[in-house]
Formats: sequence, C-alpha cells, structure tokens
Amino acid sequence: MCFVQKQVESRECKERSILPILQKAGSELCDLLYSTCQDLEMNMFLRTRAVQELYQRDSWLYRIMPLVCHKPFEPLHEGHLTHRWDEVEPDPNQMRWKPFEIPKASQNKLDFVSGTERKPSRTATACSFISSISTVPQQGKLLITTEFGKMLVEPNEICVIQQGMRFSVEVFGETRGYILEVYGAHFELPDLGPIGANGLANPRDFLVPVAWYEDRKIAGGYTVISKYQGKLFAAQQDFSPFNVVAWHGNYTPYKYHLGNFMVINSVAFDHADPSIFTVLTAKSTRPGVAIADFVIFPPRWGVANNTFRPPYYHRNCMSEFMGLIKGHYEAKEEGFQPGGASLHSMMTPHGPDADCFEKASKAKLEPERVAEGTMAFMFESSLSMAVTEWGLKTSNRLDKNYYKCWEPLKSHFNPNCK
Ligand SMILES: O=C(O)Cc1cc(O)ccc1O
Ligand SMILES: [Fe+2]
Repeated sequence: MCFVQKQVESRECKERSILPILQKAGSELCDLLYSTCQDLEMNMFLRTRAVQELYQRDSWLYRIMPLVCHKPFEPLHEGHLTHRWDEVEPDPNQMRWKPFEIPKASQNKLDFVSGTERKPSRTATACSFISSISTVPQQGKLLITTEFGKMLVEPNEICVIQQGMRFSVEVFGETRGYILEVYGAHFELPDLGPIGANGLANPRDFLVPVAWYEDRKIAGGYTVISKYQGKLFAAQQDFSPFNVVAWHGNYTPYKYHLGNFMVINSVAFDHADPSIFTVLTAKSTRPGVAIADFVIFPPRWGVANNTFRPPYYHRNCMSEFMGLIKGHYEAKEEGFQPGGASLHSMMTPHGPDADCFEKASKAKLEPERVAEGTMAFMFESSLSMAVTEWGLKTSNRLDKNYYKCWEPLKSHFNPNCK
C-alpha cells in the first residue's frame, strides 16, 4: 500500500495502510485519512471547547478496496484553472465583475473542475485537492458525493471539503458559485473572545454526512483528478473511490446554512469591523492574522445612532474579494449583481458608491432592516490576490467602468457648519 506525505508548514497529511487496526476492526481492507493539526485545530463537530483541545483531527475510513489500486497519474489539461500567478501584471485597481456567464452545455456534459466541456468517456470523476476548499453555490444546487457521504448544498448554504478528501459534484441545470481554496490551514470557528459561549456560527449548526458507498463497476472506469503542486493530474481506476462503508473521526467535510448565523453588531453607535460577521477563519501562524476569513453580510437590524450606517470608506491591510448570492448589497444597489464579484486589494481605497453615500447621509437614523432577502459575502485574506488572465480578459466580465461609481462624490466640507 502506498504512503504519501507532504509537509505543509507545521501540518502533515498522509494516507497509509493500517494493518493492525484493520485486523482489530475485522474489516477486509481499509484506508486511513489522517491529518495531525496540533496548532491549527478545528474540530467543529465536537461539542465542547475542552474536548476540542484534547484531540487532533483525524478520521478512519473502512473501504471495500484501498485507493492504492489505480493506474499512474497523468498530467491533465487545466481548463480555466491556473497555477501560474504571474501570467498577468499585478493590478491594484478596484475591480468588479458582471455576473459570470454559465457555459452553455451542448450534447456533452460540463465538468466541475474545468467548467468546460468534458469528454463523454469520463464516466465518473472524483477530485482531491491538497488544500481545504469552501464552496458557495449561488445558483442551482450541488449534490456533492464525498468519501464520507453525500451533501446536498443549496444557495445560502456553504460546504467545506478538506485537504485530501475525494469528492464529485452533480448539478441539476445551470449552476454557478464561488470557491475558495486555502493552502496550509484548515477552516475553524473564530475565537469568540468577549462574545463568550455562543454567537456567530454555532457548532450545532454544522452538518456532517453519514457514510454512503457504491460497489459497482462501470464501463470506462473511474477517473480521479488530483491537484498536486498546483497542477492537475488524472488517474484511472476500476472501482468507485466512494467505497467507504463506515467511518469515524473528526476530520470530515461539512456544510452550514448561512441563515443560522447569529448576527452580532453595533447596538449603540459606530460601525463594527465586518470581521464581526466571520463565519469561518483559516488562521495563519501570526496571531490575529487570517490566511482567509469567510465573512457574510446577512439580513439584520441597523440601529446605530450618529453613525453612517453603510460601509465606511476605507483601506484595508486585507484583500477583500466579495460575491453576492442573492439580492442587493447595501453599499452598491446597482452594478454589483448576484453571480458577480468585486476585488478590493490590500490598501486599495473603496466604499459605497455615490448614490448610497448621498442617500445614507440624509437618512433618518431609526431602526431599520438591513440586507433583507439578500446575502453578500467576502473572502478576506491577509495575502495579496493575483487575478488570472481568464478573470481579467478571457471571461469578458470585468466592469471597466467600475471606478466611475465614485466620480459623482463631492465635498460636503463646511468649516462653519454647526
Ligand atoms: O468593502 C466592503 O464593502 C466590505 C465592508 C463592509 C463594511 O461594513 C465595513 C468594511 C468593509 O470592508
Ligand atoms: Fe472593504
């Protein structure tokens, strides 16, 4: 059986044969998906913080056949994915994209990995990445089969598939969404600090699949796509990778409905940093600095007095990539649409468009519902984000007039104003 090991910072992830346990479990063959993450703990599904600190994250998977039986991995054409972050020149400007177009399927089906047409011979595909990915469907639902079981993920839900987990995605018609892939850290709940025992995303609302397996041969076999050192590889095997009859452990995929988020915000005056809306964070090794935060702007009450309530104008040491699942975003009623995106890179100034500024400056400050029926989100990172050639050019969705939304802003400064 194979033994694969890749060192990522202080983390280690390996798959190995487990003969002693295998005998103990009385199972014929099983694989172990094992990840020690002493300093990057998540353990979202353990009920208490005390328990959380006691355990590393790992799972035992009991398989019909071990994954080691496959043909050699061959390099795979990457489609729109890229691992070349210098293919275009850096661009510090504010960027906004119109809703990304959903590629039209002809007779052939479209592939989740490339978003392009896939060969009909590829009868089943499973992916496995060297990092955690967080999936945010915006239109259409995803039926995600993982080695741990199945998850139906609908818009306003998110799911996280962790490093090394094999999965495949089924869609039911036109489907679009956002994916964040994080290297070198796992997502975890943010520390609640003075918030105390409960609030924001509560552990009880995270759902984990139950074991599901298939034991069948199909014509053409199964293709497993793996991302390795930034590149895609594919291998053939004649049995389904979803052959786990039982599992236990705490290293699992999971999903979460954003409607369960317990929103905390200013109830007196001033505008809280949107980090107060953090659902999940992937910490860096620097305390308080995230590789990635997943932040939402959920429906809530706005009650702050003597306060400009929409987002303030600001520059941020983090890069902010935003998407819209449904509705409107309060700082930009027009222009930022569901299925579109914006990127405000680190220290690039941004804030509400001129319309929003004028309206909010004159608004009577009474309690009001904010963002009703909407869901915007932000992937926020302490790292700089490079935009791909596809994002800047090929997709043809970049809104070249974005900067104009701030041009009508005028000075209201009046030193004599009381
Ligand atoms: O830029 C944005 O729209 C996101 C955002 C919202 C907010 O209320 C405060 C800061 C911030 O970055
Ligand atoms: Fe911002």
